Amino acid sequence: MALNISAGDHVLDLCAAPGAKLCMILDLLGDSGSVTGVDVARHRLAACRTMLQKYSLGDRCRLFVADGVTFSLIPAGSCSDSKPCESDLTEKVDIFKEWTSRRTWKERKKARKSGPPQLVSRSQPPELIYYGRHSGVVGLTKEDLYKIVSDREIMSSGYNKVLVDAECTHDGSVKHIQKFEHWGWKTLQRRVLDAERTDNLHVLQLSLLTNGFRLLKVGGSLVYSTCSLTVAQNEDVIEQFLKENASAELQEIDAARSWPCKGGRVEKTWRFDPLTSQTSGLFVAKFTKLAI
Ligand SMILES: C[S@@+](CC[C@H](N)C(=O)[O-])C[C@H]1O[C@@H](n2cnc3c(N)ncnc32)[C@H](O)[C@@H]1O
Repeated sequence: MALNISAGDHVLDLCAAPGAKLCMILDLLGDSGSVTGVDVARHRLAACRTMLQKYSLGDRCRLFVADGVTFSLIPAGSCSDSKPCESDLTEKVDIFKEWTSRRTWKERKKARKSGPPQLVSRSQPPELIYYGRHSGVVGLTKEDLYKIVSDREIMSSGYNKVLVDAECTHDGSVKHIQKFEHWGWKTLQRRVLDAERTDNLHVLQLSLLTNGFRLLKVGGSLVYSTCSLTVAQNEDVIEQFLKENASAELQEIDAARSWPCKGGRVEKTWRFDPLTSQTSGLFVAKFTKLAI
């Protein structure tokens, strides 16, 4: 809702898995535009793919296992010279055809059981694990799809909307805490409170926000959100980001006027908490990219 999705938007969801918001965006988008979902955790993004297929929502979506800090691909087909012309299509044999799963469900289930969940490294190229028929991928060559464009070109060919629903400590997520009944309370330390992980989270959050903003076209909107209540992962991150990015401007979230939430420490940012909103804790900020 904060992103104000409109018909024809090309949307980037930089921390997409397991995909609740991605599915909602696809639903709002209807039969135009596209959604690119990126996540560093293969097993979580695979769950997102399953959901897209189960609910037949993935027609305009493509999913990449990749590090959102370095992901650099613009919407498929939006670069002026990246779409092959008709005569090219007949000659090229390595074009993407309609997506089919190369592995059976049984094989994928076996692979899931075979080892601990893997995260991709920053230097690994993005791995396309799903694309829908109208995602812009069908008909492209690998070269077209993986073409890296300059920051200048991104200004006009980047995404209209970007969501950075960043990795965080989840301390605001009451529902998440309840999951420890199932996971075992002994795992709370490792999953939520591990100092090594939490100490560096704000660096990751700022890097994800910075890269998401880089991939936004001029005039587009980016929403940064977390399910943490800490200032360090919310207001501090966006203040640092604004200091480093002169073309970023905080935007009003019109819908927030009717939301049961309260303003954050920084004007135009919003906080939800169990007392005020009777929801889990959540922080939302919206930026636009100025042409400077
Ligand atoms: C709060 S969850 C996203 C929830 C998702 N937006 C939804 O609505 O279902 C944060 C996600 O960020 C992913 N993540 C962590 N580090 C990342 C990175 N460097 N690049 C991309 N994704 C990352 C995690 O794997 C996790 O799935």
